[in-house]
Amino acid sequence: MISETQKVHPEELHIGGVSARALAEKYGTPLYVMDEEAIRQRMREFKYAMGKSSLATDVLYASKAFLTLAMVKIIQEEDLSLDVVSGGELYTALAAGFDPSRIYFHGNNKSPEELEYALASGVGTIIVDNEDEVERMESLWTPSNGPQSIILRVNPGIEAHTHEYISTTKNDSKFGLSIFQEETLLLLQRLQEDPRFSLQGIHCHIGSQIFEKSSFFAAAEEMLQYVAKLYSQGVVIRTLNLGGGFGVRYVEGDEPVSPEDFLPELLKIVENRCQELGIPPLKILIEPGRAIVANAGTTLYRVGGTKTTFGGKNYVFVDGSMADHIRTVLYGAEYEAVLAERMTELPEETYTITGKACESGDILVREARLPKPRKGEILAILSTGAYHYSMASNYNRLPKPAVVMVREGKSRLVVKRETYEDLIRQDVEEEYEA
Ligand SMILES: Cc1ncc(COP(=O)(O)O)c(C=O)c1O
Ligand SMILES: N[C@@H](CCCC[NH3+])C(=O)O
Repeated sequence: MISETQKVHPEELHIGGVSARALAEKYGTPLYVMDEEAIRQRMREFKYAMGKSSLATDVLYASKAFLTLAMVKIIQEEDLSLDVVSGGELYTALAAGFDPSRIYFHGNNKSPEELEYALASGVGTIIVDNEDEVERMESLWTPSNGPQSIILRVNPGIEAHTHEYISTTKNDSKFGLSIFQEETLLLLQRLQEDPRFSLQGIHCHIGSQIFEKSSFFAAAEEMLQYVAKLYSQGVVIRTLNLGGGFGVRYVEGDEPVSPEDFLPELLKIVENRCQELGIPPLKILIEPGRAIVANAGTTLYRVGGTKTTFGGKNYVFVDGSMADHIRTVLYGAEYEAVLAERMTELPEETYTITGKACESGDILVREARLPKPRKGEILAILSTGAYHYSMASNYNRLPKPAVVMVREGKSRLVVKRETYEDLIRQDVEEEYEA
């Protein structure tokens, strides 16, 4: 989103009306900057697009993309539900006062402690992954929990085009149970008959950063046919959760689907197919994560210097690393970078942006076209709002950056920068004990 301030000062990067330079000076670098208005805008787009259908719908924000206490408050204010995948995400949501009945608890190997925590907290829906998990829940359930709403995660065997590590419904995926296995039907029948549970429906998530509408349509079609089959076997499905995975634009050439156009089309297909297959209208859930926050985020770094190798490769060194920006190393992801105070200067060279981590593979941006970076100036990597802060590590004992939100020309700190003391806070010096 290009703000008005950006239009007035095109040479200087502004985020939410605040200059990158002012943010770097106030909070230091590396710094994750989240544009609150952009996050809210995306949430509204998704809700509006889903609300156009005559089917009942809900949008669940996938916390794994980016979650802090401040973010939870935004989700609550924008009236979205929440998908959590661990005790830690659940704790964060509850600590911020999120309504537990609107939480969906995911995960392929929830521990007994996590399940107990979810049951005791009144989590609205548990998305069950497998039979072991059902057994764990059976043993933990107490009458005071009441019938626990559940959804079973299934795998419709769709091979969506994305990176192998973020594709989730190939036939050998670790997530969910295949709709092509008899055991899945038997488990659903068992869950439906068990008074401790209230079986709501089934879930699938075909992967992340997906651009083709056809992959989502194919998944919906498989799932609807499966719902029809389940009905014929006496299993009543009321809710169909189609997951997240909506791609975003990181670099030129990325062409994501727009929720406003795509979701009503998807829902119309679902509605028509329900009629054709003789299925009562379903409640449809989606779980966008990346599509809500990716483009709202920018990471600010300071340039330490440049180096041209004997082999002729140009590096620019920044004060962050793969520890705060892992997606390039992990998935070969691509990003755009700019020199925050020289936005309008023409690029001179191609640079590899690298950081401080003691790894040759410590690459943040493989090929960035930039004017020659100067020591001490601010370099910004764009569209880092999803899976950056949430996947950050302390490799090389690097403290994690602070996170700030910006809105209407103002900024607020939402996560403090880690200190060296934070790095040793959990270390203990115990003697060996027998
Ligand atoms: C079950 C589930 N739902 C939702 C998401 C969110 O995906 P995305 O951030 O691509 O929308 C994921 C992550 O891939 C997921 O595993
Ligand atoms: N962490 C991944 C996406 C999440 C996959 C979770 N199922 C990414 O950065 O793209």
